Amino acid sequence: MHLQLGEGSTIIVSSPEAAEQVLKKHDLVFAQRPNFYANQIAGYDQSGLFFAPNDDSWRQSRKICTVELLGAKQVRSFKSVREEEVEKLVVSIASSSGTSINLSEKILKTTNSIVSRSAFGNKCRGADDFCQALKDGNECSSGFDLPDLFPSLKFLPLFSRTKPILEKDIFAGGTDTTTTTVEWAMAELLKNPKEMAKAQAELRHVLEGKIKIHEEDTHELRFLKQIVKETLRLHPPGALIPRESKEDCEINGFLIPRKTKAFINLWAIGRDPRHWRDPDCFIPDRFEESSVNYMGTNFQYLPFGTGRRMCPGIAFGIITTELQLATMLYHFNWELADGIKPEELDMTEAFGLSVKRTHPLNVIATPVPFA
Ligand code: HEM
Repeated sequence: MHLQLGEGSTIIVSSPEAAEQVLKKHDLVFAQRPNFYANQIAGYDQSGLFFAPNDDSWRQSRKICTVELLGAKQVRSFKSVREEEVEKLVVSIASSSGTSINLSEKILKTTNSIVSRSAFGNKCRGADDFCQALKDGNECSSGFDLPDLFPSLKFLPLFSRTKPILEKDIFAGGTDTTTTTVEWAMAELLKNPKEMAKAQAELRHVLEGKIKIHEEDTHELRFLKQIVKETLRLHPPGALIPRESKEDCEINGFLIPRKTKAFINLWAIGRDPRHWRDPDCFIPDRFEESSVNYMGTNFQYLPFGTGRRMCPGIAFGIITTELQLATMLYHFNWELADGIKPEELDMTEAFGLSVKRTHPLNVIATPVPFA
C-alpha cells in the first residue's frame, strides 16, 4: 500500500512475500530507519541504536550490544537477577491474593527491574517515574546513571557515542516489548481457559511440586514456549517496523524511490489467512509440529524483525517472558476481576509505539498450595 504523507512516500508492507522483498532481497537498501521528528525526541536525535542511521557508529554500537550485553553468555549471567525479581513478583501477587490486582502494573515493574538491574547494575533511579512515563508515552524526568558494570566498554572506540544506547535504548526497548508480551500472553490465557489449564498442567507435571522455578526448568516447557510464540504472532509489540530506502529499487514491478519510508506490518503478516489457519484465534498448538521460529527466516512470522536491523534482544526478551509466565502460572490460579467472564475480556489495542492493551489486566490470583 502506498501512502503519500506530506512530501514523502510511504509504503506499508503487509504480506510475507513483500516483506521478504524488502527485508531480504533489498536488505541493504532498507537498513535505515526514517528520521521522524518524533524519533529525534524519543530516539535522542538518532543517538540510540534503534533509530541510528546505518553507519559505522551504528555498526560499532550494535556489535557492543550483541557481544557485550545481549550475547548468550551475558544473558545467562543475569539469570539470578531475573529469578530474584520474579520471586518478588510472586510475593507481591501473593500478598494481594483473593483480591483484585492490576497485573499489568506488576508485570511492568518486574520487567523494569530486571532490565534496569541487568543494564545498570541496580534499580533505575526514578524507576516508578520511568514506568509512568512508559504508560503515558512521556519523557522520564529522572535520568539514569551508568555505573561501572561494564568497565571494559569505556576503552572501546566510540564509547561516548554508544553510552546513550546502554542508557536509553536497551532500557526502553527491553522493558516495553517484554512487558507487553507477558501481559498479552496472560490476557489470552485468561480469555482461553482451556489453554490456561493445559499450560498449568504441563508446568505442574514438569516441575512436580518444586518450590521455586529456575530458568533451566523452562527448557522442558514445550507448551509454554508455544504460548509465547502464539502471543507474539497475534500481538507483536513492535507491530510496524520502520525502515527507509537509501536508494531506488524495484519491488513487485513498482519503482520505490530513494528515501521512501517503509513500515513492515508485522501485525497483518502474523494474521495473513493465506499462511495461518483461523488467524485471529489463539491456538498455541499450531506451533507443535511447525518449524517456524523467531530467527527471521520465516517471513510469515517476524516478531523480532530480520536482517541487519533485527532485534538483538531476542534471547533476553524470550527468557524474561518465559520465566515470568511460567512462575505466575505455576504458583497461582487465575480469574478475571469484577465478575468478567473470559469471553467478555476486552482485548482492544492502544495506539502507541508498541501495541499495548488499552485497559489494564485486573485479575484475582489464588495461590496453589503445593507450589
Ligand atoms: C519480546 C521482546 C521483544 C520484541 C518482540 C522485540 C522486537 C523488536 C523488533 C521488531 C525490532 C525491529 C527489528 C527490525 O527492524 O528488523 C527490534 C529492534 C531492537 N530491539 Fe527488540 N524486541 C524485544 C526485546 C528486546 C530486548 C529485551 C532488548 C534489549 C534488552 C531489545 C533491543 C532492541 C534494539 C536495541 C533494537 C534496534 C536494533 C537495530 O536497529 O539495529 N529488544 N526489536
